Amino acid sequence: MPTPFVKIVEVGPRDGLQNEPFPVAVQTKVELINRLSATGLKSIESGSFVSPKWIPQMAGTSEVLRLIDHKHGTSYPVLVPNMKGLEGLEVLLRENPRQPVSEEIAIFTAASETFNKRNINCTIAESLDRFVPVVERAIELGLRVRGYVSTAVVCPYEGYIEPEKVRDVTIKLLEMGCYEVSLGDTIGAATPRTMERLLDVVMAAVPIEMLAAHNHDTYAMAIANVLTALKMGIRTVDSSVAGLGGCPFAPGATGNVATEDLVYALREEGYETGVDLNKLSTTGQWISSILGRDNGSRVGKAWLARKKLQ
Ligand SMILES: CC(C)(COP(=O)([O-])OP(=O)([O-])OC[C@H]1O[C@@H](n2cnc3c(N)ncnc32)[C@H](O)[C@@H]1OP(=O)([O-])[O-])[C@@H](O)C(=O)NCCC(=O)NCCSC(=O)C[C@@](C)(O)CC(=O)[O-]
Repeated sequence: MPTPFVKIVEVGPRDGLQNEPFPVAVQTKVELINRLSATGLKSIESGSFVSPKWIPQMAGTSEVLRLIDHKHGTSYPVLVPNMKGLEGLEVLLRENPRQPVSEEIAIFTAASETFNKRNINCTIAESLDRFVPVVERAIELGLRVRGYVSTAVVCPYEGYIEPEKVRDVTIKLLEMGCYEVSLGDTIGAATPRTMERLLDVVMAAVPIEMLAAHNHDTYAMAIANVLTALKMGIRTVDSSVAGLGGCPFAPGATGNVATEDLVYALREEGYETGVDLNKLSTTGQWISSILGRDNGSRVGKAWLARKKLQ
């Protein structure tokens, strides 16, 4: 039987860096993205066209997209919350139509009204209305559109979220034209049981190939949750190098499952990812030291320590 392939969507340069307390230089972001693409990762979320007043860390996304080495076969998605964000990306696309910029955008909403209001300052219904012209225009421009549903299991303000709410928002995003929806356990409070319940309900209405898992690791449950999702048929998983990140509107939440932890778990469990764990661990250690923070990947640290002995 062929080894099952899992696509990893690396979100470190976006989800990871959006929560750093100090500005991260454009050159550092560019180097991070280039290093990540050299590990074999094929989808690297590279920034956001959101309001710099709301998320100052993502200012400079245009510059980042201009400066990175666009590797053939690798996509560099960016978050876009509204038409103004898409117009920011369009400026770049027009600048030099022959130069690659980004092939994909991601729109994002939530299954919890309170979180959505804090995150993008509107109701869920308003956000979905707002996305319709964004998706239409993006598709006209030849961009693929991914959707996110945050607080898919627990909301920091409202508590446990019924999976039916997540299912309904997911269906709307797919009907609008998203090719895939990533289900965000924004505060990393899911467990294999709640993850399974979520997927049972959503998968009953949506083809599994159109879903991705986006698990934060706040309660150290992310690997267990991802493995549960994989057993249920999910084949696209989001992760963040060195476990960077969190969400500015989800107090206390830590970053996504670390990409190093994910790659190690997947290879030991018999999945193929195409990612070089040596290069990845070195990159995770490098960005952690640049940011002056502890490396959030236990696998990354263990892997580098083991390499020193060899
Ligand atoms: C959505 C808005 C813009 C609404 O913000 P708003 O204040 O309601 O928007 P507005 O239309 O009233 O505009 C206010 C100002 O923002 C400007 N503006 C308006 N739009 C843009 C734009 N696109 N780019 C740049 N500027 C923009 C606009 O021009 C205006 O400027 P002013 O006149 O005051 O100078 C705001 O709430 C926002 O930017 N939020 C950012 C949210 C965010 O990035 N959150 C983190 C990412 S989501 C996440 O991490 C979860 C995820 C995806 O990882 C999954 C998971 O883990 O669950």
